Amino acid sequence: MLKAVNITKSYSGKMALKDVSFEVSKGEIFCLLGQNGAGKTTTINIFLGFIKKDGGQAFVGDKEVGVHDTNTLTAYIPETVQLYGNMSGIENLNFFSRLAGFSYSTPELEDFLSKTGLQKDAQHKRLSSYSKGMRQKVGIAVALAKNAEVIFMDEPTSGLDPKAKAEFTKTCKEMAAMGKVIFMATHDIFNAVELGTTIGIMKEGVLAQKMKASEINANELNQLYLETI
Ligand SMILES: Nc1ncnc2c1ncn2[C@@H]1O[C@H](COP(=O)(O)OP(=O)(O)OP(=O)(O)O)[C@@H](O)[C@H]1O
Repeated sequence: MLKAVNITKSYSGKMALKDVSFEVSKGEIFCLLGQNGAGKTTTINIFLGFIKKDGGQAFVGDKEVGVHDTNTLTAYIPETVQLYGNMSGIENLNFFSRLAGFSYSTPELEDFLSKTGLQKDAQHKRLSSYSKGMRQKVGIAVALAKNAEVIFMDEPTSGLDPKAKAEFTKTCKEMAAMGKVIFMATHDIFNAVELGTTIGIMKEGVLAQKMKASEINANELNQLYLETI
């Protein structure tokens, strides 16, 4: 579903990605670890068509992604989800669904939000009263309402309390069970083991390690991470 083939990218002569290749299948959750500046966000930005790569290929499904391409198969959930504070969760979801060309009834919109674990009584409250985790749930609901097949996330668990993190993990696993691909950049080693199906470690633009999450525990991953970076 997601394929990187020898992707390279440099900024002002400095290499940010060097021959990055990987594949992610339907139902997989790929967690990409790496120090600040390792190239995680650059990888995501190339798949989203936000920036131009220097070489290699990025595929979403059968389609090769070029710069400024809008891909209806993908959704992006940034670290801080940007929504309208003076509108409710339902109104935000309705607005962004319509922007993407989808029109839903109120019960359908409520259903998307409920799937993410957002409580019924919160769904009609203003976004300005939402916590970070609740905003993230609306972002995930937008991805579901858009019918995105691949969901990219940047640092999705940063700043979430343990309960919100557990709810996020549950929602991601449910989305993967629906056949979605989740690709996330994260610093959260423990969450990567718990949530991921595949884990990658990036170092200075190189995908230095890639393993199945089932083959490693959190302590081993922590050790491997420290040895790799
Ligand atoms: N717009 C830009 N202009 C110049 N250099 C950039 C730009 N964006 C990223 N870089 C550089 O590219 C490299 C990779 O950055 P990237 O943001 O992809 O790392 P990251 O792994 O996502 O880091 P973090 O964990 O801090 O988000 C870094 O050296 C960074 O300084």
